[in-house]
Amino acid sequence: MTDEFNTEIYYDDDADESHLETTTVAVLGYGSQGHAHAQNLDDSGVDVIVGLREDSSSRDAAEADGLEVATPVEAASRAEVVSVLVPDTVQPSVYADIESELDAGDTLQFAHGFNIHYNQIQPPEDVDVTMIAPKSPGHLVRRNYESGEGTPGLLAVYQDATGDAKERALAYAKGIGCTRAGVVETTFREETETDLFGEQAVLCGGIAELIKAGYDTLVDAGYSPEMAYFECLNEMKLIVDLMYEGGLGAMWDSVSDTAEYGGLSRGDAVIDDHARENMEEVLRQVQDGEFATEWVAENQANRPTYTQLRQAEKNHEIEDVGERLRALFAWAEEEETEDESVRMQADD
Ligand SMILES: NC(=O)C1=CN([C@@H]2O[C@H](COP(=O)(O)OP(=O)(O)OC[C@H]3O[C@@H](n4cnc5c(N)ncnc54)[C@H](OP(=O)(O)O)[C@@H]3O)[C@@H](O)[C@H]2O)C=CC1
Ligand SMILES: CC[C@](O)(C(C)=O)C(=O)O
Ligand SMILES: [Mg+2]
Ligand SMILES: [Mg+2]
Repeated sequence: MTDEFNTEIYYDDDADESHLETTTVAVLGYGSQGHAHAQNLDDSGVDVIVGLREDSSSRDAAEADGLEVATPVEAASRAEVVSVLVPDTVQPSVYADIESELDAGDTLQFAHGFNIHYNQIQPPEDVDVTMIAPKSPGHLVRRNYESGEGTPGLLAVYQDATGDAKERALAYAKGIGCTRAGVVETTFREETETDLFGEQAVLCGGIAELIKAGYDTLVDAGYSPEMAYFECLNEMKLIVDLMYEGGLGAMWDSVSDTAEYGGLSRGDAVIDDHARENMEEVLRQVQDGEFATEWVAENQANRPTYTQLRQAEKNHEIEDVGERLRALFAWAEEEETEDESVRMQADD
């Protein structure tokens, strides 16, 4: 279906599950996305085999969830669709192991385009190369499927050797529940560059820095850490929930006129022209491959900078204050069970 934006959006009725009927799907990896794709496909009646290394710490979980587990090589050799859901940085080496198991007409399936777009994986010409990228953390892909909802996703076809690549990808999207919510067609390049930009400048990097800067400003001015935590971190969720439900408008409608005037008149003093120029620079590094080159080299060097940055983030005072405050409040207990899996993933 083409919507008013002229983008293709596909729903359940546009996807035909028979394209996976006589197909085995190998899901390589059983982490955030892997466990969700494997279980959702299995519940949708697709034949699934999970590919994990011999000593994998994920093996018990996959088997406990009732799934067959084999090595990545064996799983790929038995499957017609190989879904690569190990971390982006290990995909090239896992791919090197399974490449010889890909037969003509098989599908190599991704949830993010990094390794194809930046040429870290170069598949043979006779296989389909597709992407179904849920726009959500994997644990919500599973949770939304179980609750009967779906998770929006992106579809892209990089290589269509069979002429059937898109139909198979749509069947996969239906199997994991994405067509319930809607699947938008894009390209590997667009998905990769927007995803990297979004997580760096806005969703993960941008918001974490905004929260810490707000917290530090208040604490440095003599306000209590508890007040700073509630104001700058805890309430963020409630504000973002309103945006999620009804855009910025729903948020501005719900807050007081005082907050609305203050926010509208002062927000761009924080995210000013300089911050916007910095965002453009972040995007440039994504677009010209500078970030990708740096990230590949960082991994080859055993992640020295990543380890340092992670530690510094853990050491920020807001993490300690938050841990102690969350333990004291009733809402923490209620949300704990629901969010446990998400946090466990974040801790990995
Ligand atoms: N996280 C997310 O929500 C999102 C991720 N994506 C994309 O999905 C893909 C998967 O990401 P994500 O789910 O975060 O990955 P995870 O980090 O959660 O993957 C962990 C899984 O990969 C396995 N694994 C790790 N290293 C190796 C290795 N060297 N050899 C074999 N298996 C290994 C682990 O098994 P073991 O127990 O053996 O270590 C585990 O089962 C990526 O392309 C990512 O960009 C896309 C959208 C959102
Ligand atoms: C926002 C981070 C993400 O891009 C995602 C969950 O979509 C990721 O790579 O994990
Ligand atoms: Mg993303
Ligand atoms: Mg991402």
